[in-house]
Amino acid sequence: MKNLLALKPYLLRYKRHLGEGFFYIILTNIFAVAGPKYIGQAVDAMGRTFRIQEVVGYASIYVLFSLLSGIFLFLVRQKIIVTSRHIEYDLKNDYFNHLQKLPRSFYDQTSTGELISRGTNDLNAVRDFLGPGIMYSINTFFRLFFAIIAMVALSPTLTFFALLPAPLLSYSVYTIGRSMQKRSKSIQESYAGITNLVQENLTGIRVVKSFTREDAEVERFEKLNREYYRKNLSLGKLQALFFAMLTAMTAFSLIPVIWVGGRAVIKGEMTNGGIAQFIVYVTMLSWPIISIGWVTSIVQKAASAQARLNEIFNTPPDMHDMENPESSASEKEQCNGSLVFRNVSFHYPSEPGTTVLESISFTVEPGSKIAFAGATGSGKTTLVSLIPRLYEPASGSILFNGRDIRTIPLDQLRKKIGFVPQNNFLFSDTIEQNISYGSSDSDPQAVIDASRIAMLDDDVESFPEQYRTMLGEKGINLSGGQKQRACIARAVAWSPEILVLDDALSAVDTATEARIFDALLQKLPETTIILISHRISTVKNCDRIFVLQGGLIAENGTHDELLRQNGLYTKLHNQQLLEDEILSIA
Ligand SMILES: Nc1ncnc2c1ncn2[C@@H]1O[C@H](COP(=O)(O)OP(=O)(O)OP(=O)(O)O)[C@@H](O)[C@H]1O
Repeated sequence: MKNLLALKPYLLRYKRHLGEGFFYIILTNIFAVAGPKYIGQAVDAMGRTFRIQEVVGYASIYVLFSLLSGIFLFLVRQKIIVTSRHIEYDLKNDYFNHLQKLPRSFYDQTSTGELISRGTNDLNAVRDFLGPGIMYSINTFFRLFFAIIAMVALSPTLTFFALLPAPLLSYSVYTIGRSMQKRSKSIQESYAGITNLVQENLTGIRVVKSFTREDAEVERFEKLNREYYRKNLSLGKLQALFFAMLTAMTAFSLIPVIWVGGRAVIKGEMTNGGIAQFIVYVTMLSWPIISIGWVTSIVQKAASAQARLNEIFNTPPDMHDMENPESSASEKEQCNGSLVFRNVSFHYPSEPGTTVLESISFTVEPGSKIAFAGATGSGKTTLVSLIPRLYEPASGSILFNGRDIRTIPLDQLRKKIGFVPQNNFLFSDTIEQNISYGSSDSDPQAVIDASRIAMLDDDVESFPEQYRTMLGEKGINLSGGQKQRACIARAVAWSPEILVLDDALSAVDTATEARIFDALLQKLPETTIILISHRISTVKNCDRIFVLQGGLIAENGTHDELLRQNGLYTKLHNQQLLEDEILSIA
């Protein structure tokens, strides 16, 4: 239950609306409970000499009170249910906002389907509590309060008999409600599984097709869908039983009232009108009594949904900036684009026992072009991911422009780094919008300039709509190489001080990759460029090349220096020369 306390700020934000809603709840109940008195008086009037005006008079008052009660009930819904929609809107925005701030390590460990399910199903359960949950619980309280006062005024004994089955009724609703809640939780889990499967399947549809796994995927989906269908049916059956049982129990609860009340009428202790009025109260109370159990299960469902949402909300956003930065005077020197790694070690948060980088130290001068080479899995991507603080080193420090990166506000740091990751992403938008994504102003000339630098301009100009060409999902209507160059253009348009290119042109042939990078190195003389590539022909013109092996810097130097060392780099170089020779013979 304490999980629901997280909703307090939202409720306080709308306290005026909620306060008005509560006031209307009191009014609707006063009129609802006052009405049946006139039914009683009309019945008594009919027992005397029948005078139509008298009966019509009572009936009119009853209709008027019912009308007023209805109008105030409408206002209650306007205030409370509408407020719950406002809070749902705020919560959804906050949820999405928070997801944007969560670190990479969080996404490494949480599936997309899970996050979608929490943002939809769980949020709906919380909304049910904020709207119907709050409204029915307060309404039940006042309905019981006013109706019981009116009933006791008529007959305390009859009130006792009328309320006798109430705890049983409430308890049954509560127990069945709990069971329904368990079933709907399991349905939600199935739903999250289906969402995940569909999302993964559609994202990887090309792999599915090329491995002709369509039938197997359909079978996997059918299995999950069957499970989901079976769980829904089982909930449906329970719901059907539940409502049939409620109707029967409400009818049964009238038996003691008619029995004891009828005897009181026969004895002359109560009038016909009195018992009629009483029966109306009992019928009127059946739903509020039932709703005690129902609201309890809504609250429980909301509490567990909110607990799942709190898990996300309580996950701290991206790394915090270090307070009281302590850098030496020389470190504070402003030199744009310089980068220093000092004894940096790292392991992924999900695998604390596996060291991925160990005691990495190097210095990159502003404007210089450096490269990381090395076998697959040697730690190249991991190393460059530490520069924009996608992950935090386990030990050691990284200095950018002479300052420890932990002391630079994250958004400022990332604004200075153009990052082109291995697995790139383009949005379903125009090429122009994709390239200017993230730049503060979308200057068409800047887009064209960036495309020229990334050698994309000729391709785009050959398209009928040029930079206005709409891209399909993830840039589906571009070739692999065009997509990669569009991503490089996007990073270049950002005018970064450091440009990090992680295997950013793997989709083009060796000669084209080398040509594009050589042009990049020349066209951006002031930008520090950090390049990762498996191809020696691409990295060979860099000022310094670092060769990684098992998370350590095994060798470093210029291309010629490394060849003279006759070590790992030379081995890679010879291997690639051999591959090229074989290819040329073939
Ligand atoms: N998100 C992750 N969680 C846990 N381990 C990871 C994660 N990403 C990478 N690793 C592991 O870290 C090691 C280094 O991976 P990394 O991607 O940095 O290598 P790489 O040199 O860039 O490889 P490649 O040339 O194939 O891109 C590998 O053993 C890999 O399995």
